[in-house]
Amino acid sequence: MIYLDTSDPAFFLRFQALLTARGQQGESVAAPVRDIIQDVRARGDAALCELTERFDRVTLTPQTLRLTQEEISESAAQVPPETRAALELAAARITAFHEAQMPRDLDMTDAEGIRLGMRWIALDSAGLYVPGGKAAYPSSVLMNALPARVAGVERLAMCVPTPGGELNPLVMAAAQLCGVTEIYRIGGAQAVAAMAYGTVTIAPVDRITGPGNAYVAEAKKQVYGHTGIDSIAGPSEIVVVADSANDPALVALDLLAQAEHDELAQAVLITDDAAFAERVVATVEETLAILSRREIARRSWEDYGAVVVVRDWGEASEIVNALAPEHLEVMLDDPRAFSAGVRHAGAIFMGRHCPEALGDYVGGPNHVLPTSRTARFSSGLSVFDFLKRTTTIETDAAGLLAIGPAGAELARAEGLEAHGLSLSERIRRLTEKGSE
Ligand SMILES: NC(=O)c1ccc[n+]([C@@H]2O[C@H](COP(=O)([O-])OP(=O)(O)OC[C@H]3O[C@@H](n4cnc5c(N)ncnc54)[C@H](O)[C@@H]3O)[C@@H](O)[C@H]2O)c1
Ligand SMILES: N[C@H](CO)Cc1c[nH]c[nH+]1
Ligand SMILES: [Zn+2]
Repeated sequence: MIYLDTSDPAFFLRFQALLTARGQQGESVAAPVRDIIQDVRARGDAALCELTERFDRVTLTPQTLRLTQEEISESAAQVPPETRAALELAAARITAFHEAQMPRDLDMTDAEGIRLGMRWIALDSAGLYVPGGKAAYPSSVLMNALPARVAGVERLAMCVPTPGGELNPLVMAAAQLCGVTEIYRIGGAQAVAAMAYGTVTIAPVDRITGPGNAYVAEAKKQVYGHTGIDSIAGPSEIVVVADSANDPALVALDLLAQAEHDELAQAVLITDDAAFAERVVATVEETLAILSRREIARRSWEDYGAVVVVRDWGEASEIVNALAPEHLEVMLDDPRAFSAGVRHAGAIFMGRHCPEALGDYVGGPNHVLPTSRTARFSSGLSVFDFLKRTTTIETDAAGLLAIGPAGAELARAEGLEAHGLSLSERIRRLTEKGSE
């Protein structure tokens, strides 16, 4: 854990080190991920089976890569009623929030009588990555599949690793609830490669969405261009901005809730009170000892955790914007005033009673969010990731005569003769016809 104080003359340098520390994660996995993608492209299903044996300890054949409907149903049936009810509540809230996001088509006729439009069209297919290496993520099934369903995507293919061959019943129940039936028991970079390039068993998809560890995030980056992706949703992060009116134990839990995801996760506290910071750090240490995932959380906290003591909340918002965190909790009296100054964060949780974990499961907005400072230029998963736009222009002769000459002029200026003639020749014919 790194302790920073903005009044320290070396603050700027030490903060730069904090900003770049996690950037190196991607670099260290780039080469192995490239090899895995190449292998899947070259050898298809055979590579998938071998890589799954190596990384997930499951022996598969091309015939068993895809789960059967019986396997899905039998596993899902093991979910107890109270957990199913919680899943259904989460699904209803996520669906409602994403339905509210659906954009409207544009259809306008301008002053020249030219009709202009923009149509939103659902993707034909999407590949949903559901993480499953160190923990199972049924909530990520909902967060991926429900926006896709709301947007109207026809084909949903889902990949989820099943370490040791164990199916997670709640993951299966979530898939059933969302109507996802095409499920492959593969994970990591090999799953991303299979969904991007296709194999004999797995047809390629148009866009890959979903979160994952550093291998998954790097693989999505590498296949982008051939296939669409949502964003780089890698190892989890949180920044908690808290004053000393908070209970340090609750702040410590919120930090650890992200640290327990991955050794590469990052949890940062920003506060204006050094004594409060010390109490939070002490509570983090105590709480670590009793967590079941303490080894993962401890590594994350030791290697990437940070506490920043600021002189005022203006400094705090500058630091938040520089970190561009996946999640930001604002545990202050006036969280709205603080968050008005935040320009870069995947999701903001406002107030002392709004822990990030609420948004992981049942808040409604998506929990698949950009990490590693990519919130500077990208956003969390939404219906927009499953839609694309087509624009339309429709004009009659009068419209062409009104704006066409300016187009012909610009074409001439660009030296593109055929462009210019395509416009001017039509204009000439219409003008001649008009004067007859
Ligand atoms: N940003 C978000 O929106 C968001 C949401 C949920 C979860 N997450 C993150 O998802 C991640 C889940 O990670 P996970 O590991 O539990 O599951 P995962 O499914 O992302 O990764 C497991 C896969 O990683 C691959 N892998 C593991 N070690 C490897 C190695 N040495 N070489 C090559 N491939 C290897 C294997 O193929 C394995 O199947 C966590 O980092 C968590 O923080 C992020
Ligand atoms: N916090 C994760 C996003 O970084 C999402 C998640 C799923 N389950 C629990 N948490
Ligand atoms: Zn979480």
